[in-house]
Amino acid sequence: MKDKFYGSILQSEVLAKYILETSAYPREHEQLKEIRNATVDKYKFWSLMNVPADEGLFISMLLKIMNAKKTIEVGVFTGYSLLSTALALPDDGKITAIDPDREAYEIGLPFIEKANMAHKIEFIQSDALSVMKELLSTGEEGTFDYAFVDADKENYINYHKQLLKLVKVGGIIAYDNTLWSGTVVAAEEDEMDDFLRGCKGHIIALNSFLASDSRIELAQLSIGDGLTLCRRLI
Ligand SMILES: C[S@@+](CC[C@H](N)C(=O)[O-])C[C@H]1O[C@@H](n2cnc3c(N)ncnc32)[C@H](O)[C@@H]1O
Repeated sequence: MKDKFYGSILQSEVLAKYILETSAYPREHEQLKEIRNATVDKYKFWSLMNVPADEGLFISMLLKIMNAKKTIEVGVFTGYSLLSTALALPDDGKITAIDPDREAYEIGLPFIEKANMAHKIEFIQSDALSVMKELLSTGEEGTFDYAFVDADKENYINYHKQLLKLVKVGGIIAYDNTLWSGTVVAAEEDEMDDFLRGCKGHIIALNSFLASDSRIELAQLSIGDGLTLCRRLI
């Protein structure tokens, strides 16, 4: 697995490195760098789960353009996309961050605190679907500006159904990993690593589902591992 290049949909490793080293790393916030390094130290290969620095910068800019204030994050891990989001929100901004695994979040939390961003985050250690249902039952319908989904791929379509109610009309739902290391078009499953083969079908199903969903405007970006933006229309 180590010889292969994951975390970017670009099939040219040198080009992906060029983007990171030329424009993303020089602009990466100090505490995002610290989260990235701490994640590599702790999780080695699986540090690829952090969104890459160029995607983090894109998310931050998108949120500022949108004037987003209230967001929901599904799949926190060590908090790279979470801190990218927090840094882009105004001081009274709020993120509902959901992940059943608190141990990974604890790795990133000291850096989130050092960046003075912890007050914007409510971390909920739970399964996202139950939290979404709870939020809807407490009247949070149409109150979120933005949702970022980077979690269990088999539930993305279930999350979509709930998030279309939680996110306001005109708001954005972003799904990460929608090109799944390019495997969405790979025929040779035998040569694929297990973790890729396992979720390939879910990602393909999600992409087809979103493409035919008339309730959203859609843009699939080939940044990171593929990022799909859905803007709620109705
Ligand atoms: C790819 S990582 C998230 C990476 C993170 N967005 C970042 O940039 O650092 C996926 C995360 O989804 C979480 N996850 C898995 N099942 C979940 C569920 N049912 N609800 C919420 N999060 C879940 C995992 O615990 C893991 O931390």
